[in-house]
Amino acid sequence: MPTTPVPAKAPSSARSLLRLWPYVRPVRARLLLAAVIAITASCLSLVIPLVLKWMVDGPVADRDPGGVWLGALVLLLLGIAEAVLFGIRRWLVSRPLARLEAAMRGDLYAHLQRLPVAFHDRWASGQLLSRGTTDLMLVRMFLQFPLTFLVVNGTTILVGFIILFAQDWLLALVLLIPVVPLTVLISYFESRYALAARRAQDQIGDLTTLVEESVLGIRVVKGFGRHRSQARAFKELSQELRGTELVKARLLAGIWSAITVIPEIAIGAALVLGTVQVADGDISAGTLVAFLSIALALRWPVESIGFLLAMSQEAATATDRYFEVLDEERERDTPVGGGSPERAEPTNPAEPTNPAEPADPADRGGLRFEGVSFRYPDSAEGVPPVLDRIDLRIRPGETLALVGSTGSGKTTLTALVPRLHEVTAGRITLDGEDIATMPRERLRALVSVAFEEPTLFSASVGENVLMGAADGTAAPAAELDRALAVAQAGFVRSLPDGVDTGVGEQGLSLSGGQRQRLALARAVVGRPRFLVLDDPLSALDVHTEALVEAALREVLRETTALVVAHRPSTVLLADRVALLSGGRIAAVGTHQELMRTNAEYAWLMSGSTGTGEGNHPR
Ligand SMILES: Nc1ncnc2c1ncn2[C@@H]1O[C@H](COP(=O)(O)OP(=O)(O)OP(=O)(O)O)[C@@H](O)[C@H]1O
Repeated sequence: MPTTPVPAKAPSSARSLLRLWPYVRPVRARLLLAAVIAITASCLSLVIPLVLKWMVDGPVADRDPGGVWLGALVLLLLGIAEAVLFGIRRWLVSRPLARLEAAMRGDLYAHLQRLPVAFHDRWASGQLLSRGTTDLMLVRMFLQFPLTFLVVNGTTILVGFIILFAQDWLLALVLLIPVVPLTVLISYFESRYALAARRAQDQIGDLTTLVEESVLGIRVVKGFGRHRSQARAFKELSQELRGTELVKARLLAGIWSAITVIPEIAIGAALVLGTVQVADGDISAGTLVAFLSIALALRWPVESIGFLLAMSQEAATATDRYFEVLDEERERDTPVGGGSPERAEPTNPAEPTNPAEPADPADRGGLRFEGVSFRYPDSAEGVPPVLDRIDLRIRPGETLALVGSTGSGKTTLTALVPRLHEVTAGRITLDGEDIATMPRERLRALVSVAFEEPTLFSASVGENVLMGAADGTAAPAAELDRALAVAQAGFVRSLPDGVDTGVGEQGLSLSGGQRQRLALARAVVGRPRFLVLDDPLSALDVHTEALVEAALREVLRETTALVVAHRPSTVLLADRVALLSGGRIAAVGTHQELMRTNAEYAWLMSGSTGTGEGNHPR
């Protein structure tokens, strides 16, 4: 089950929540005003007991009905004012906080687009989805409710106690005693709840990943009759999540009971003590009524602290999870030193920039790999690099086929050209310019790629293909037609809405060969100077393959291309062939030359049965 690295130690909740400040800043005035309004409304509720005191000691004791009606009217007005103020508070914060949530989600999405492929290899998509949905909702809810009410309730409790002390300091002291055990219990609760909240949110991410995989892989699930095992995996994860939610509920129930029971006991003790004081004539009956009313009015602010803290804790965890992604380093445009990480900078200005640099500038054209090595960032220590000191040159206008056994690193090599991964050592140049020093946008405008696994988006056929064209391409319709013709993708004309037909999620409504042809059309639509094709014809029948090859031959004439090939028919598109073996370029030549001189190549091209990996003659 894919999981995501969790930091060894969680930062404090307050520090986590403070990271929200840049987003809260623009709405701080509204939040502050809303808090002031809520505090006013909450304090109004504390005035009610004082009106009651006035009524008991005044009009009620004097049997004055007019005074009682007046008191009742004041109480009604206070109630209405409190309700209206709380309504205004909600109106003030709802809209800006929805905007804040949208802004955070927008930043997360933009950042995800700019994170390197290596990041996406490591992180499960469900973890990212849950961070962009559930976690951000928790953050918005925190800003909308607990943040304000922790301040409001804290202030209400403070003001309430000031009034209580003003009424009778001894009774007030009795009510203050529970603060000590409650503080200890709350701090214990907070630390335990933080761990459970983090676990639950990570488990939601894992569950999302599983659901996503099951839905996307529904054909495999059904084809192999894996419903039960998938359902079992789902059930196990659901049960884990349920267990964690129960732990949270138990913790919350515990703190809720303590926060409710302990102050109730104190109020009971104050009631007994107060009654004795009234009997002794130390305080008036009105004072005792007011005192107990205030104490009861403070019950909700005190009791609510438990779940306000729980919600804050969840928001702190959600904030941590959000920033864990945002803190990941984006793809760098130009690595430190202006080149690939291990390339030594010349110390002597008289020395050439690169000792391997050809003297004749004409020789610098095309696509060159110079001493390129690559190792996946997460590969184990001691494992040899996937690519080891690759030197290769594809001349301008030339097509080079890359052949090698399964797992030899062909896809990896092609991924280095558009900088989906950064070389570990060495450099790659396009017409003499190091790609590491090129702005990515320019690089990706120069280089077009079609991968072995064609990925399409939930958009129309036309939109999917034109993704490969530069923004503002003149006559996009004509370019689209040309690209579809090259890729032999005439089938789109017979789709219900032609090029405007939606292809569904990941293009799964199309056949594998149809998707591959659209991916190929996308690669050629922008008339790229450099074309990288990773076995682009693997899913086509021999007749369509022959047609695509014929059209592709025309395209390849105008571009410099690197084509991964598994079959002789694809190899024949190329001017020369390079054999990748053991992470190195073992041989370069024409197909015929290599067939004659290289046993491994001849074996790979012969289509002899074998598993491929490591099963070829050396
Ligand atoms: N993201 C990754 N992280 C770690 N290792 C990887 C990753 N992708 C590929 N590899 C490893 O790199 C090696 C080369 O893989 P690559 O996909 O480049 O081979 P290939 O020659 O294209 O294979 P095929 O012909 O089957 O497509 C393999 O051993 C593979 O397990």
